[in-house]
Amino acid sequence: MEFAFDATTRDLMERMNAFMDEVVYPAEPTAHEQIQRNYAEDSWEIPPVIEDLKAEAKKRGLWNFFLAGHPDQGGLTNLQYAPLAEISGRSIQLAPPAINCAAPDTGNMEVLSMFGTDEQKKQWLEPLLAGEIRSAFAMTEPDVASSDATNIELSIVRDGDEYVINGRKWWITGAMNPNCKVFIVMGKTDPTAERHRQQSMILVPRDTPGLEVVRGMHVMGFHDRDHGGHAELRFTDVRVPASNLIGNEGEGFAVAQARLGPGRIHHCMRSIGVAERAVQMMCERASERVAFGKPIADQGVVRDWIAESRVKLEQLRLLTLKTAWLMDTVGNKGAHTEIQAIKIATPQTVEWILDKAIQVHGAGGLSQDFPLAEMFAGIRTLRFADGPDEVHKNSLARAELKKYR
Ligand SMILES: Cc1cc2nc3c(=O)[nH]c(=O)nc-3n(C[C@H](O)[C@H](O)[C@H](O)COP(=O)(O)OP(=O)(O)OC[C@H]3O[C@@H](n4cnc5c(N)ncnc54)[C@H](O)[C@@H]3O)c2cc1C
Repeated sequence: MEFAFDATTRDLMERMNAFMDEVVYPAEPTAHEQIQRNYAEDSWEIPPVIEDLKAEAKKRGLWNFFLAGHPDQGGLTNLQYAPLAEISGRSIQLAPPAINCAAPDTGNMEVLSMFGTDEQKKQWLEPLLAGEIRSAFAMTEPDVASSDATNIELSIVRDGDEYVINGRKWWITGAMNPNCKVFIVMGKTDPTAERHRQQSMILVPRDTPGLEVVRGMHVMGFHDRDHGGHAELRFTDVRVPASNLIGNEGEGFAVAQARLGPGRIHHCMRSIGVAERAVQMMCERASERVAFGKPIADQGVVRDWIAESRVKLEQLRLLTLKTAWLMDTVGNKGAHTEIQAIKIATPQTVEWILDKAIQVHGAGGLSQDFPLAEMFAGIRTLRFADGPDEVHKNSLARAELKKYR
């Protein structure tokens, strides 16, 4: 294992840290105000300050790091990207979109770059890479247990030069944002085929007749209005050209698998940044306030939380770096077990750290005056997003048992 950061990474880390200090952190109060206004006015527009941050990030050459294998577009290796994604996670609402490295667009851009036709790339990938539009990925359905993607029921039926789409989706991240211009939709083209060959993926532009954005879902009371929420969608006789299919009929499951490996580790990298911010806040708050005659930081139990947080964080970071290094050296398939391990470990560890940071803040930690409660809700969702913990544990245990049977 060789995790030492190379000169390119060290240079980018320095520039990224400068961008955070000079531009991103100072923009947080404005963003908070704009997001609160969105709640009050029931608007799903992305806070305008993010456009300013994007322009500045682009100018500084901090753009599209996630696109492994495409250095011409700014893409880095997974190991190079890991510390940069972590730094962006310290301001989780602002920095990832500022550098055009936010989910779900990153996964969608990977899909288009791997499986898209020249025409699809021109129409959708180019504006996504330029940060001009955003996109969403629609797989989960309200009516079936969607952790098992073979359950998906939305139908995609060929009719001449078109496909006709009918069905429902929910939890579609980013879809409330009016600038989310295209959906990658997974459905069934052949329900009679072998279980993993029934599904296909298709591009559906937002303005297609019959596509209805029904409502935004709430996450423990938060709407995630900073990044376009999570929408319920209804498709009623939605017609798109046959050329909108991604890959061939029956390849949807394979495309979904290819999409999820990098996406899962990117969440982990950013979540480590979330946890670092929480530790910083915990230490600062504990040092500022006095209870029962001494600073809260001098209470043994608080020191225990701070020490445990540091130990857990270092363990998490090392496993993330090992996974990134494996993805770069033996490929996403070869790193499958580690991707699952880090996907399982990260949310539960970061939840633990956030819980302690909230406790140190007293009741204020649960309130809108600090970002901790919203960060907690966001991290909690990662135990479902990209598949629930239990599914990953099952699969990891299966691989482990295989060694001894
Ligand atoms: C904030 C957020 C954003 C999301 N964004 C998107 C998005 O952009 N696009 C999208 O398509 N989806 C998205 N999702 C949906 C997410 O991918 C699904 O919630 C997830 O795949 C689980 O599917 P489900 O909710 O239907 O749970 P179900 O499949 O109904 O599972 C329920 C529970 O059953 C248990 N279970 C299931 N399988 C097993 C097993 N093999 N072993 C043991 N227990 C098991 C688990 O405890 C699981 O939590 C998002 C979810 C959230 C919360």
